[in-house]
Amino acid sequence: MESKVSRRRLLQSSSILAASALGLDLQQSTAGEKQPQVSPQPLKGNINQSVVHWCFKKYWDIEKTAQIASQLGIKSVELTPAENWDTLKKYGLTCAIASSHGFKSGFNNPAHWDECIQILRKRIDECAAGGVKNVITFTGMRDGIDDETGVKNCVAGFKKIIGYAEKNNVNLCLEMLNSRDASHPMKGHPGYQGDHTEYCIDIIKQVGSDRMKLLFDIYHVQIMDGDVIRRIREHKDYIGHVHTAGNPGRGELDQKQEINYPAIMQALQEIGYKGYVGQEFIPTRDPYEGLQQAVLLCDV
Ligand SMILES: O=C(O)C(=O)CO
Repeated sequence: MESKVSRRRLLQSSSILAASALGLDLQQSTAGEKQPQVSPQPLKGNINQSVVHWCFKKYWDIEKTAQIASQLGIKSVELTPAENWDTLKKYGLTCAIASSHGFKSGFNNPAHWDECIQILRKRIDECAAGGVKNVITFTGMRDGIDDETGVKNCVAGFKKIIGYAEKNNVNLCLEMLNSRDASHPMKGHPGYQGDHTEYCIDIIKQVGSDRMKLLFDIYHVQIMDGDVIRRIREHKDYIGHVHTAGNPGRGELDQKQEINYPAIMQALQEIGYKGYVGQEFIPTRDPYEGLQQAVLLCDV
């Protein structure tokens, strides 16, 4: 993979990996993973980075995640409940995007509207009070609903709540997910209706509000649609949040996967994207090393 990340920074990250392999300058944490004792170099910070807590939860509680995030120059820990936001503030961090209803039951099915709207209203209130700008939302599973009806239902359903989001200056970010990878419950979501970028963009355009945005998950987009940089440029006005992971496998952003992250981060910068990029990969090795590697790679 061709990388625009500077040689020095790659060497820096690979020397940490090498040190880890040799057991040098690394501290064993209570969770068993290793962490460098030296603070990493400050980031350029052109890309606002965030870490998605569910991926690291099995290694680190919220306090530890916040501590590590601030050490790595990450500005947010996301998809974590409002009761954790004070902990984030202690470390000078925000929550880039709040969680809400799950991806299985969403706005494509009117039977789920009441429940989704109730959760979203609560989250919007919490976001407004806590200074959080985005809340996640989903189409839901097909469950026999054809794609055309799915769009109509989503548009009608989102229109019931978007006014409340507008009043509170909170974005609803609709996530596109891949339906191809059936190997693991969090690597892909077979049956998810919003499984193409333009399908979600169509819904967003029809809702017709500046507060209705796309959660552009690079990993999911790569699997279903590809042509990532062109899509980022095409849909620049609708991107509210971004996620990462290596493909295939939803692992680290390393040389074993196919997505050219530095070029994509450059494209985000070029379109003037000011939101956050959430690191959302499932660690397959030392979580700290993987996260640091991802952060350095995306710091263009
Ligand atoms: O990205 C995913 O796979 C999710 O389900 C939610 O962020």
